Amino acid sequence: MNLCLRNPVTCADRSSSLFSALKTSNNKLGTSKFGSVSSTAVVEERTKRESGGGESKVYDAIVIGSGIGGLVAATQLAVKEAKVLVLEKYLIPGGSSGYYERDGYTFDVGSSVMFGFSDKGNLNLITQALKAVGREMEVIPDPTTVHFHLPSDLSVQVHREYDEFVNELISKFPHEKEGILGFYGVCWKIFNSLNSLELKSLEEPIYLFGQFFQKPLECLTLAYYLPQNAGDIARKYIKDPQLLSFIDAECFIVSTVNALQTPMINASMVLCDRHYGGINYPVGGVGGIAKSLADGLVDQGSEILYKANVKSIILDDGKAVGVRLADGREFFAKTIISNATRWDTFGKLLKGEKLPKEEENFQKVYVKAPSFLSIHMGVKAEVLPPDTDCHHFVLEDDWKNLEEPYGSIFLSIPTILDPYLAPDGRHILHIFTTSSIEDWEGLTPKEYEAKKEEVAAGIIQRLEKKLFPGLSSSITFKEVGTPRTHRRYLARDKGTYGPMPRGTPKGLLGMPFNTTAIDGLYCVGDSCFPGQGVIAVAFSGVMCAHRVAADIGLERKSKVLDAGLLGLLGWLRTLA
Ligand SMILES: NC(=O)c1ccc[n+]([C@@H]2O[C@H](COP(=O)([O-])OP(=O)(O)OC[C@H]3O[C@@H](n4cnc5c(N)ncnc54)[C@H](O)[C@@H]3O)[C@@H](O)[C@H]2O)c1
Ligand SMILES: CC(C)=CCC/C(C)=C/C=C/C(C)=C/C=C/C(C)=C/C=C/C=C(C)/C=C/C=C(C)/C=C/C=C(\C)CCC=C(C)C
Repeated sequence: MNLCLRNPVTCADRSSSLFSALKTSNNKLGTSKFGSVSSTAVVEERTKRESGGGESKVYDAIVIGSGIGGLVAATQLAVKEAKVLVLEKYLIPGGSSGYYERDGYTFDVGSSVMFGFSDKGNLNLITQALKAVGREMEVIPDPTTVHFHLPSDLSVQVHREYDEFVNELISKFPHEKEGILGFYGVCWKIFNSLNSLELKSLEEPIYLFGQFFQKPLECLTLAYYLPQNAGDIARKYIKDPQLLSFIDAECFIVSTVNALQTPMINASMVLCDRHYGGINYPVGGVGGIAKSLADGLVDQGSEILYKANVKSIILDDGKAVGVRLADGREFFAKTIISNATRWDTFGKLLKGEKLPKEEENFQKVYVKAPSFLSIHMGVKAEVLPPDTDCHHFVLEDDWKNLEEPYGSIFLSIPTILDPYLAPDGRHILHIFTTSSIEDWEGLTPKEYEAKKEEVAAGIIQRLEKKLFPGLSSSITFKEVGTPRTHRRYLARDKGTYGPMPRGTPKGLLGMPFNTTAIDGLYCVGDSCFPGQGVIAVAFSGVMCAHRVAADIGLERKSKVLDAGLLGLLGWLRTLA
């Protein structure tokens, strides 16, 4: 498919930088200072001591990890004039939103479906995060979010235009017209409420009460749906079991659990943003987002260090004051923000410390979501039929396999949108399926390699049968990653992609925000509210930066209201 015919703007001079800096930074967040913090002196003193008394930098915040969650928190703080240091274990930024290059192909590490990347509304958090540091990326609109290939030959394309999508769904389930409009109608009510708010920290009372005052109806709508799940709402409107299974698949692709376990707010966010702002793919690949944020961070006077593997968080009298790297270097700051998962943060970086009650509760309600087996392939272009969609979800015969390991297959072909990611005459296929680390442990290196080949061949054959005859013989490049690969390169315990409810959750009620039981330590990323997904972790970054900024005196804060709200939120979480 010729991209230039579909979208000539993306075919502009590709030799020039893909990412253009905006002339002026349009930062939505203020930069005024409202005071200072008492811990500054302690940290300055400690930093001087550690550096032998010489001149040394005192950071306002150290961010462990440069995933999108960490980078958004860092950049949002940097534009408020905070001095931030990001420490990344790997060679480039981005974590699971990073990229790698092989034989002329540019592969996205994680999935290529980007929400929150449009030019309208309040929920385009990726666009806003880039803009805050003076960056803008050219994007390619995706006409179809995903093409579902489901049991009983149910095929549904999620078109960018909402009406086109619901009409297609209604044509498959005409007897459920009212139910379809009813369920997706509630999603829109929630999405519109979300989209009307200025998004900042829900743990900061001055902001939160301000929003309740300005938008009472919208806030009450969100408060009402906060403890609810999509499957329960769907059942109020829909009776057809196959259609309910379709709603499960809709939720599964973004939460790796069925609709009954997917928070309604999260479901509404993704089921509507794909039609409101649409899914937009960044020219040059997903990796450009993290690169642009990292460049923007440095432009703001903050720093990022690569190959900086944080081994432990340093506590002083119970307060987080610094970090120690694997090579022995130490850095100190007023606040520490961990973009490692909560399991890694409390289980590894604070090893030896007693697990705080709040984290114990979190681990009771949430378990680690499975990791993925992922196959990055280059294929001969002619194997794809004309007008092939960019993203596919395949579940062949039995709905029961939806949540089973290797049961369903995700497939993205980003070269449908940006052909320059692959050599001429080639396409990229990124195939992934859920898989657990237990399946890949205890193998000799030879057994491990053989198993990778065998499992990958099985998945490729399934796609060959369902979608692309001749696929196996058209492969020009193939690299297989397992949960062990995700654990190794993303430093994620068991290679997990975030939390998954142990049972039926109370919507988002049990998800922890950014503050932790350790003074001065914050978490950001997919084990924080609202969970997995690039846009979700971007929101957690925005919330985290706002809360930290208030705590270090860069935003307004009220100690009394803080104590009240944090206590209330802690209590609400115990109800989940
Ligand atoms: N299309 C999509 O929706 C899509 C695509 C890709 C990724 N994602 C989402 O992104 C989410 C993850 O984002 P995130 O920001 O939470 O995390 P992340 O895993 O992407 O990034 C964490 C970063 O921290 C680094 N790190 C971890 N421990 C470290 C240590 N001790 N020292 C130094 N560095 C360390 C890792 O190397 C990594 O770069 C996932 O939930 C996934 O759903 C979504
Ligand atoms: C505080 C309290 C308590 C209360 C109050 C009330 C209120 C005000 C509330 C509010 C709230 C809010 C604001 C919220 C928010 C939320 C949000 C923003 C959310 C978001 C979310 C998102 C998400 C989840 C996303 C996700 C995504 C994902 C994961 C994606 C993925 C993708 C993929 C994987 C793709 C597929 C592929 C193929 C098919 C190939």
